[in-house]
Amino acid sequence: MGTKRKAMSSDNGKKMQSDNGKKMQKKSETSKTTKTKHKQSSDNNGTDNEFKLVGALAVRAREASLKMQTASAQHRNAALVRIHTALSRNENRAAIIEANKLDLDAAVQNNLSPQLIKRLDLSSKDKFDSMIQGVKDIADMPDPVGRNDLATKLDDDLELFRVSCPIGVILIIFEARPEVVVNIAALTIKSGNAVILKGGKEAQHSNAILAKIISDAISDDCGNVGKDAVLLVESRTAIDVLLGMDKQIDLVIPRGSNQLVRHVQGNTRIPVLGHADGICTTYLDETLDEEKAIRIIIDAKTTAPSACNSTETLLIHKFHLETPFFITLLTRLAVANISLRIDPEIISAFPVITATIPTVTAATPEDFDTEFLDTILAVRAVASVDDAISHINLHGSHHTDAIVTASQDAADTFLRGVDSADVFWNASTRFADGFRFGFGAEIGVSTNKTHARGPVGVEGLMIYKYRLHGNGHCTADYGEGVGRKSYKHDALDIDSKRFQL
Ligand SMILES: NC(=O)C1=CN([C@@H]2O[C@H](COP(=O)(O)OP(=O)(O)OC[C@H]3O[C@@H](n4cnc5c(N)ncnc54)[C@H](OP(=O)(O)O)[C@@H]3O)[C@@H](O)[C@H]2O)C=CC1
Ligand SMILES: N[C@@H](CCC(=O)OP(=O)(O)O)C(=O)O
Repeated sequence: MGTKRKAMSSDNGKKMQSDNGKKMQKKSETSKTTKTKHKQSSDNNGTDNEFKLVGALAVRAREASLKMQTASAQHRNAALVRIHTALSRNENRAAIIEANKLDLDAAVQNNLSPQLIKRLDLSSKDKFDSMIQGVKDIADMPDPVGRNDLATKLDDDLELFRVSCPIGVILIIFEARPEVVVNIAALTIKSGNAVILKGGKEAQHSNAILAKIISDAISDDCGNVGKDAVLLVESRTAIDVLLGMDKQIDLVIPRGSNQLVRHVQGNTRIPVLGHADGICTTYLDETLDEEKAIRIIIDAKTTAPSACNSTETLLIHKFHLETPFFITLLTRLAVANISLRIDPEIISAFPVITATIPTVTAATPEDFDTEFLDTILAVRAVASVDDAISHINLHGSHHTDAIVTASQDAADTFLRGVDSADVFWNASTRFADGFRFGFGAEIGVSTNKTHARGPVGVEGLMIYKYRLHGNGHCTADYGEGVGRKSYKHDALDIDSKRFQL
């Protein structure tokens, strides 16, 4: 790409010199992996310096997150409004588009695919406007912090509450999609978390300017929301260091390929919320509305072929193979520029397919385990909804899968049986998205089973704490075993907003 990549944006780098940061960094514990890597490169002053700077940056994020624990909703929303205003300013918009152009030019020079260039491109007014509108929408949402969802009277004057709170410092690694910087910054500020961002290298100029504008927009009138609430790193070396900082970072969210998620899981003691690949399937059941089915599969394959929620495999009930609908379906998909890779058994049983659509090729077994990230669709027939479920649970990636059927029973069986974060009935897999779910934006689509699954909005960035309010109560007063005094354990009315600031 020509431009030398740095560990973090220069603006962030300047602030790394804080003495406090250095002191705390000494105390921070690093994992074996990081120590080994550090030792290997100890003869390299540049790398050593990068290690120190990244370590100090994590400490700053921790300090910012501790302050944010007590930031009021008013101050968190004020920060979002200021960010929205800053991103809307003409001069900032121009600077972002200029930086984005550098990334786009490099992408063209490096022969990136049209899909990846589209992902990188911020120049469309609609895309830019919806990116900044998302910040305002999130500011307008109800406050997720301090919500009370359990209230029990253990005894007179002894009351227990479960209250939502931020997780702390979150490290998020994601693909070369610059608007994600803004989406994630908005969601993490709203939820009272500090975040360290690492976007794809192809978007480095766009990411750097967006992160700088966001951080600069946060000012003194944002109370306990500090500028270090949103920090950026730019290299994989920085990620290696941060994965060792389990004292400073509470959660890592790798959003990208399966290899990325596995790499992170294998190299850190920090809890990982994996947002991995999407080998998504759409299953066309025996009874269905044919036109709906065709529209859904074309939408699921062509609206954003490289997106994780795009359909990769089409399963079709074998009943359809001998009907005119099958050829109509395949023809419409081919006309929509979808390359069809069909199970060789179907091709040899129905030579009319290749006679009608010469571009069809025979699928290999691997095609049914592949995320094409392109306008390619693997097609296979199944004998029943149960067979479809078995295929998906074996070959899918537990992201998003859909059934198209007119049968409520078949839909219920599918929606219960498929072990994925999102299971849809008569709808495109592309609906798997935080914005479309009404979360304002998304961190990504979690393929983890704990603690958050599917599109992650602010709710997925919260944990809870138990608050116990007593009046000099001691456990000894209640005794142990036979004869102990029993607790009341009476449910109290839940006032969900009781602890909000
Ligand atoms: N579930 C979800 O929410 C989403 C999933 N995806 C999935 O992401 C994939 C496409 O994105 P793509 O950019 O190709 O994904 P990659 O996994 O190649 O890259 C994503 C990010 O991870 C970084 N990365 C990759 N490997 C490592 C490593 N070993 N150490 C440190 N950092 C690493 C990249 O850094 P670098 O820039 O240095 O390469 C980049 O920042 C698809 O599989 C898609 O389904 C995409 C969006 C959302
Ligand atoms: N969830 C969003 C974005 C999907 C996504 O992240 O796609 P990509 O970066 O192309 O893998 C959507 O449905 O548009």
